[in-house]
Amino acid sequence: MVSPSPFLPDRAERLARAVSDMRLGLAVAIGGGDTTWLAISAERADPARLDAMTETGTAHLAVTARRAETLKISVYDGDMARLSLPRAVDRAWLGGVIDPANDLAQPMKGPFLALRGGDAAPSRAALLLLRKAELLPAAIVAPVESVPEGVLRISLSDMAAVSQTTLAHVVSARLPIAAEVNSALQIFRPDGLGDEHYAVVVGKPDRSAPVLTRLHSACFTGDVLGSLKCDCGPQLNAALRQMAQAGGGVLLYLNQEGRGIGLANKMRAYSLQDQGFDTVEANHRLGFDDDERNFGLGGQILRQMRIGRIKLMTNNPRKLAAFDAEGIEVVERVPLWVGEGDFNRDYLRVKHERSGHLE
Ligand SMILES: Nc1nc2c(ncn2[C@@H]2O[C@H](COP(=O)(O)OP(=O)(O)OP(=O)(O)O)[C@@H](O)[C@H]2O)c(=O)[nH]1
Ligand SMILES: [Zn+2]
Repeated sequence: MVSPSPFLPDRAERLARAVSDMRLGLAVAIGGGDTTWLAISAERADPARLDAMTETGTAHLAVTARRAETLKISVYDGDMARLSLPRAVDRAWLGGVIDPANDLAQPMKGPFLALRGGDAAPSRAALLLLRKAELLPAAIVAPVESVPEGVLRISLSDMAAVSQTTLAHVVSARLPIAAEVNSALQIFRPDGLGDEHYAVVVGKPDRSAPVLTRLHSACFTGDVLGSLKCDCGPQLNAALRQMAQAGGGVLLYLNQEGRGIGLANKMRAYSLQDQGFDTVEANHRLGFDDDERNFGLGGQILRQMRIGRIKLMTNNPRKLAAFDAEGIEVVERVPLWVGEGDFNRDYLRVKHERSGHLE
């Protein structure tokens, strides 16, 4: 018997490749049902690839239900909608459908013909790949007789690996920081899809008692630039300071910028906020949910650090539930309200009123 080559990618590796191919604007072949489908990012598709996808007349555009609702398109597939695409689709038209930047200036985008029936699973898979690639969730999808040479093939069953990433500790080193000179930074790396995430160990937390912990999500604008539009920078600094004062703590820094939609999409959301939409509405118009983060990663990191009981600094009830689901006991919630100002007052109000953040 010939054993499979050790050089062939496994399911998690195929999935990570599929996401990076989609991010580049390359097509990915998705099989598993009766038919094989080609999928490509609508945002990244270059004119030649777009023409090749649409020339048979069988291509469709898959968008999320959030985007479809904004466009007033019938949703027959639950969390997504498929729109039939004309041959030689006009790129300006396509841009208007997938990107809400001009929704107010050009509210009429249709008419659209939404597809009913048939196999929606490959389109749903394509949208998930695009979310993970931090592109707009809009895919051009078409059935194919044969897969073009050089195009990566995945199967629908590979998609299960999206939620099966495990993180492994890579390195730990001392890192004196302003809040506490006796601190260290640890790096955790995924075995497949996803980014590296960090743990900042402030001081010497007493592991026999619940460890003061903060689960922070990357915010380039707030953490690095001192943006006044959110409260991330002040929360980050306050958490580190409070840990230092308490004698120790752990700040988990998850690289899930923009509540998991990536910095480019977050800036698209900011530009919609400049048009008057709030932070939640902006995400929805782009086709995303309110919050696309995976907080389970925080629990995974703590388990590896052998920390099982924590005092969690947060106002977000979803974080409490996520640690619970990972088997980490949250003994106490420590509220963290800092940094309110003129530019983020509405943002903080929306977090409280629409996203369920606690006092
Ligand atoms: N999509 C989007 N993300 C934003 C926006 N403003 C801040 N973020 C991101 O939101 C994340 C911070 O989340 P928040 O909702 O402020 O707070 P939280 O982490 O859920 O809750 P706390 O633990 O109570 O702070 C960071 O990843 C920011 O980059 C926005 O307007 N749109
Ligand atoms: Zn922020």
